[in-house]
Amino acid sequence: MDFRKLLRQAKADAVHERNNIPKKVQEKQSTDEQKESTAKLVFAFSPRTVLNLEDYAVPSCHIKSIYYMEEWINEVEEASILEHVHAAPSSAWVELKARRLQVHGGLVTTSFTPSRLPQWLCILAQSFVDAGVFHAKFTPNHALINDYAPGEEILPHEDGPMYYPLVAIISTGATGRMTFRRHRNTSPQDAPFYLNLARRSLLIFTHDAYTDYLHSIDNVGIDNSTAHRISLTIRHVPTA
Ligand SMILES: O=C(O)CCC(=O)C(=O)O
Ligand SMILES: [Fe+2]
Repeated sequence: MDFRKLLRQAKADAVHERNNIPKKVQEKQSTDEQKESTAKLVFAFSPRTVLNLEDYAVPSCHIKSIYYMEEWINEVEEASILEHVHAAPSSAWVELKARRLQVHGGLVTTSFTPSRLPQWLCILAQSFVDAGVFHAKFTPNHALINDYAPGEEILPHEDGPMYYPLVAIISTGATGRMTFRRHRNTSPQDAPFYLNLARRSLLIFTHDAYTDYLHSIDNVGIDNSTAHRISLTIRHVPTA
């Protein structure tokens, strides 16, 4: 296996992935119409209390800045998230080659013009501050919702320097597999790290995992289920 070639390809795919989204997303900001579509729904979500992230470091993982929690949300909360995701009009979705996407909080390219998150995503954002995952100064102000049908994926990419380097991902609907592959300071021993993200789980990654690794999602529907995986990627984008 030509590892260098694989890495080069992964990097090219990552750039491709990043560059392709904004063009399609430009006309798809959370408009008032889209916000109204969820405003009338009740969001069933209980407040969170402070957690100790180190308790959730993945034991088998050599990357020290990845944390994973099963059942971060309960079944009622999962159903309520899915109800809000599906209440968005079809115009809120950007159709990509192997998934579809909603962008909330504003378009992130080489610049960022923030727009207010819908109320239910503000509640989720605040829950990460209450849990002590994000400092209040870096309250999440941005959310991507990815919808993967069975067999769909996100190619290896890094989230890049526009975001504060801390990512919270809530998984709903179905399991997917995340892979972390080192792409900076690579050594031959750097095997990819695979992590199945169960529905209702929370994944947090930061530090090295954010800066030195590409991440990707595949294996949605590998169990022959027809369910979609809907993930919420919640982050903070610094403003000026
Ligand atoms: O679906 C996921 O869990 C990952 C999404 C992701 O990497 C991203 O939105 O940047
Ligand atoms: Fe990502």
